[in-house]
Amino acid sequence: MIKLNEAPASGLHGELMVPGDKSISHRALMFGAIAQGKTVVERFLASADVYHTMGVLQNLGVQIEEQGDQLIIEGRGLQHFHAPTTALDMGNSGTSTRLLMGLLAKQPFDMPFFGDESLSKRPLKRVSQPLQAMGAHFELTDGDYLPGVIQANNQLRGIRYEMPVASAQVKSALIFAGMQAEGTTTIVSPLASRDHTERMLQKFGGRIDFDGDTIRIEKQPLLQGQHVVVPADISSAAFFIVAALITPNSNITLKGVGINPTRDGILRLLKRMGANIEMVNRHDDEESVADLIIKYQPLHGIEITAADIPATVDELPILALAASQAQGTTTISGAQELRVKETDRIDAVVRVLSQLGVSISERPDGMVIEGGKSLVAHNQKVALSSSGDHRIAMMIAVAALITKGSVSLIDEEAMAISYPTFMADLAQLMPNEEIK
Ligand SMILES: O=C(O)C1=C[C@@H](OP(=O)(O)O)[C@@H](O)[C@H](O)C1
Ligand SMILES: C=C(OP(=O)(O)O)C(=O)O
Repeated sequence: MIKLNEAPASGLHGELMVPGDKSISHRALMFGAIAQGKTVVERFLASADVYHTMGVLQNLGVQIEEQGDQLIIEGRGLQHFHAPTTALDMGNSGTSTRLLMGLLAKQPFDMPFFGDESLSKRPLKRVSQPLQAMGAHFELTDGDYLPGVIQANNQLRGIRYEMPVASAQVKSALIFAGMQAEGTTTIVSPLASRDHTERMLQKFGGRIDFDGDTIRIEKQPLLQGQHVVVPADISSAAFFIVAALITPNSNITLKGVGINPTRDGILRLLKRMGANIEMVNRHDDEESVADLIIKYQPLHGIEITAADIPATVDELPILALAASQAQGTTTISGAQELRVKETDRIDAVVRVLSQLGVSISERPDGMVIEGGKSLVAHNQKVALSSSGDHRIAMMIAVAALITKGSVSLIDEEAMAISYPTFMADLAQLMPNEEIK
């Protein structure tokens, strides 16, 4: 347990480059493993989730070396994995699990796989069902959950699949399988979701047609190893963006943040709430990056609907905190996917913000937040739990910057899933304050 604050913070200042993007780090490892030759991944995210993808690939015989903030991967093509020596450990990571189910859908040996308690409650049928239609075989607990087995299989065929949910994990699993399948795989999504897999496949020399919500892919020739520079993770940056917007006197610069248009929903929504976020030093490569300058600014409530969700899905907990400080009401709907993340994030956000005195109510597919009231620790003192969810843990740490009374976080270790150095980076932006 850590004590987060004594008194409200007096402002965030200075520059920070948050760690590398988690989604892109996972994908760089996977493409590096199946390409021919060496792949170097610069500024990869050294966090628990990414180490699980790395551990699984090493268990399958891929050589991966860590040198400072770089990973060096010796790729050997898709046909050269070895049967694993132990069951594949996916830890807490939905991205590792679902993407690897597609990547490993055509191997000549069985691969048992498992995850932690939270991951074992997250649905996998959304991936196994279309992959089975392509010819893959899985054994899953109750047909939907870990632990399970990715079974030996020697053929995949392309299908046309209309995804019921706009999930980048499902889409990416089908792209990885489509790369190895006979014929064309067509994937149609109800809304566009993050397209890092598509962009990285092209960088590694593959061919894919993608146009918003429809993707077409054929069997791919051998990919070639690449040098990948991972942008700073906008999902991690979001905690500092909101921290600066709600803490009076703040003025910060976040360097080199990934601003891929399928990920930058948080910026668009905060601008709709009245935020002034300046973007400078923009560079466009296969992924676009820019520096973001954020200053404290009063916000107002908005309506967030289904079309807004995919580009900001992981940022909704911290956005709910911003909404609690905005004038007026914010309504979030069409966000039922939050219920099947590391925790039920609708339930977790409503629980935590209610404990801090926010008028917030739960809906089946979102929440309604009445903004404009100060956060107050009940009886001057409150100990909050993230229920083991990294994004909820970081939201609590940001809330504590403006809470009257003392806030403790029971399970701060959850932050290591995506951002092990979060508390140290927050302290760096508050040189005059004491943060544990
Ligand atoms: O593809 C990815 O890297 C991710 C996709 C999203 O999940 P869904 O595909 O379930 O929406 C997101 O919540 C997750 O943190 C990372
Ligand atoms: C949902 C998340 O990740 P994953 O699905 O990979 O566990 C997240 O990082 O917020």
